[in-house]
Amino acid sequence: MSTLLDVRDVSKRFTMGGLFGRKVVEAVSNASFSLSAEKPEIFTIIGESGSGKTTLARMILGLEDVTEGEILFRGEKVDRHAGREARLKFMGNVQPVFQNPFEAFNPLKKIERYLESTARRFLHTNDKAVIDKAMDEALQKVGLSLKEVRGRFPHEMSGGQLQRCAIARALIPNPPLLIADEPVSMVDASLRMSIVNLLKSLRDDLGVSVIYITHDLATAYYISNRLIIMQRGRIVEMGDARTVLDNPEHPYSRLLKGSVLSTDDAGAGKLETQPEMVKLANDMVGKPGKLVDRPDGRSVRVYETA
Ligand SMILES: Nc1ncnc2c1ncn2[C@@H]1O[C@H](COP(=O)(O)OP(=O)(O)OP(=O)(O)O)[C@@H](O)[C@H]1O
Repeated sequence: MSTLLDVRDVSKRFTMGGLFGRKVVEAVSNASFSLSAEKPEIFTIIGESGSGKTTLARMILGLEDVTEGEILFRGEKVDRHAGREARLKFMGNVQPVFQNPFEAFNPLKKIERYLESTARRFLHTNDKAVIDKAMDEALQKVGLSLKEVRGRFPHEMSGGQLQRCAIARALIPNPPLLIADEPVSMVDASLRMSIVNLLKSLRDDLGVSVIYITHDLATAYYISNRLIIMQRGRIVEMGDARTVLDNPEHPYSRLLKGSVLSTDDAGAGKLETQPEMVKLANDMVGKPGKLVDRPDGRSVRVYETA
C-alpha cells in the first residue's frame, strides 16, 4: 500500500528571546504517523490550546521548517525552500483551510477574485471559460454555484457560506489532501454540522483525505477515522477514533473526555472537575514516556514508574 503522507519522528523547537533570556519552546516532540494513498480518511489532531496542533499542520504544509525528523508527501520530502515550481506542485496537492473565513478573504475584494486567481495559478491558464468552469465545479462540490457567488463580497455571506467558499477555493487544484485547522470554530453553531458533513462528503464522494484539527471531541468522534491526541507537543494517544474516544487510556485523553459538558450531568449538577484526574494528566507533562502500540490497534504513551 502506498503512502500519501509520512510524518517521521518530527520535532519543532522555537527559540525566543535575546542572548540573555533565551527560551526554547518544544512545540512538537517526535510526532510520527502516516496516511495511506489508497484509503482516504479523516485524520484528526485533538489537543488543548498550545499542544502543537497548528505547528504540526504548518510543518505538513511546508510553511515551517522541521527541527528534527522529516515529512514526506508521496515519497518526496516537504521542503519550504524547494524551488517555485516544486512548491506550486506541492501546494496543488496539499491545500489548507483556515479557521476564520472572514480573515481569509479581504472584505474589499469580491469572493470570485480569490477563486479566479487560484484557478489561474494552478490551472496555468487565462482562458475565462476554463476558469469559470473550474470555479463553478469547485463551488458545486461545496453545495454552491458560481451564479450564487458572483458579484458578492465576503460580508454578504454567512460564516458558513464563506467557509464553503474557502473550501471550494482549496478544491480548485483537486488536491488529494486538505489540512483544515479548526475549520468550524468561527462558524455559527447552527451551521457547524453542515461544514463537518461537507468534510465527510469530500472524503466519501471525492476521495479527499482531510487532516482535521480541532478542540471539539464531538465532531471528531462523528467524522474521524483515526485520531491523535496531543498534550504539550507530544502524541499521548493514537488510533481508531471510536476506540480511543469510547475508552480513552491516557490520563490526559481521559481528562479531555471528562471535560466535555454533558447536558445530563449539568442537569444533575455534576460539573465539578475531578482534581485527581487533572493532577494525573499534569504529572505527565514534560515527561517523555514512550508511545507503545497496543493489541487493539491504538498507541498509548506510557511512563516508567519509580
Ligand atoms: N512562531 C512561534 N514562535 C515561538 N513559539 C511558538 C511559535 N508558534 C507556536 N509557538 C509555541 O508553540 C506551542 C504550540 O503552539 P501551537 O500554536 O502549535 O498550538 P495549538 O495546539 O495549535 O494551539 P491553539 O489550539 O491555541 O491554536 C505553544 O507553546 C506556542 O506558544
